[in-house]
Amino acid sequence: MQLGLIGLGRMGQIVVERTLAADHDVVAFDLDEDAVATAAEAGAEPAASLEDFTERLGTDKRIWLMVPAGEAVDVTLEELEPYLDGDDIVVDGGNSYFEDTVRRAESCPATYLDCGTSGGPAGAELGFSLMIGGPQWAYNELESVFDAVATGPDGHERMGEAGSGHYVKMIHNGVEYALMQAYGEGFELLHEGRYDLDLENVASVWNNGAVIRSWLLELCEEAFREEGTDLGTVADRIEGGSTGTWTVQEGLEQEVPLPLIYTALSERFGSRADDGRFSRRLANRLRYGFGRHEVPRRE
Ligand SMILES: NC(=O)C1=CN([C@@H]2O[C@H](COP(=O)(O)OP(=O)(O)OC[C@H]3O[C@@H](n4cnc5c(N)ncnc54)[C@H](O)[C@@H]3O)[C@@H](O)[C@H]2O)C=CC1
Ligand SMILES: O=C(CO)[C@H](O)[C@H](O)COP(=O)(O)O
Repeated sequence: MQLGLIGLGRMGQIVVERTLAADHDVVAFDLDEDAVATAAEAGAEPAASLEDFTERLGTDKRIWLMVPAGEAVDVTLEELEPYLDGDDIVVDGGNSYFEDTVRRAESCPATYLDCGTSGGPAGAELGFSLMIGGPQWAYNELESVFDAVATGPDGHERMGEAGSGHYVKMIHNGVEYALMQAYGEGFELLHEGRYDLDLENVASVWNNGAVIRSWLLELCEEAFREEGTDLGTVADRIEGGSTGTWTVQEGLEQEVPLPLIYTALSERFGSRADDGRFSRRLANRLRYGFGRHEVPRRE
């Protein structure tokens, strides 16, 4: 099969390499010429523009988008629109908001598949876990590509109609936030607690047979090995947050309580206060108000 790939960053290059390794042909485009050159070195056919890209694909185009979620997806679809019809298939492999996906699936002239992708750049060798939404015929048509990009045939599934793939991936990310928070709290207590522990050793022994072993825990072990047991210069600041916010919003809409995911998301926002958390400073001052407790003050 010939696959067109748009968006050749951390994730897109892996899709290119794994698709080529499975003996498919790849036409590659990115706004960044260096990224196109890297894909060409891997064996993809480079495209100089989106028009050139669509010409190289001919009829019955199979296109995979791996651009940042949001505006970049809309801009790309808008530019592709004149070249697309219902026999073409567009896969959005990024972390798009599922309601955007439903809207795009309705307006895109091509048949649209949404593909939640999990595994991250570190999953390049193993392959990804793919959660796919959209028409069954299009999923079947691209099955050999999904086999290549995923860990294999068990690494991808059709979840249901348009939007369902990105919906499942959004909630996957909410779970990811909560798991990170749980490991973070446990290791914080171990770090601050009664014993002088080597946290890499703790993570390592937990990863060997413990109930809480996981890939995230292997990444904890790697972090302590590379940064030190006190995490060295790693700052108390967590970026990201969009997928966790959408998950919490959906929990509110569905009236499903998500206290762990909400707390993990709040911790991220809290970590970004430049000057300490205002709420904690006010609580500090209020303890003086009602109890005449001493007020610790900043320098
Ligand atoms: N990095 C990760 O761990 C994961 C990322 N994702 C999702 O995959 C998507 C891509 O992520 P990354 O590869 O990490 O991003 P990235 O920032 O490494 O790469 C994005 C690429 O898209 C290109 N691009 C941006 N706008 C474009 C446009 N209009 N036309 C053509 N190319 C354009 C950029 O030049 C860049 O090469 C995002 O939606 C992200 O949320 C999903 C799972 C894991
Ligand atoms: O989808 C992912 C992992 O599964 C991406 O790494 C995503 O960027 C994580 O979300 P956030 O940036 O909000 O932490």
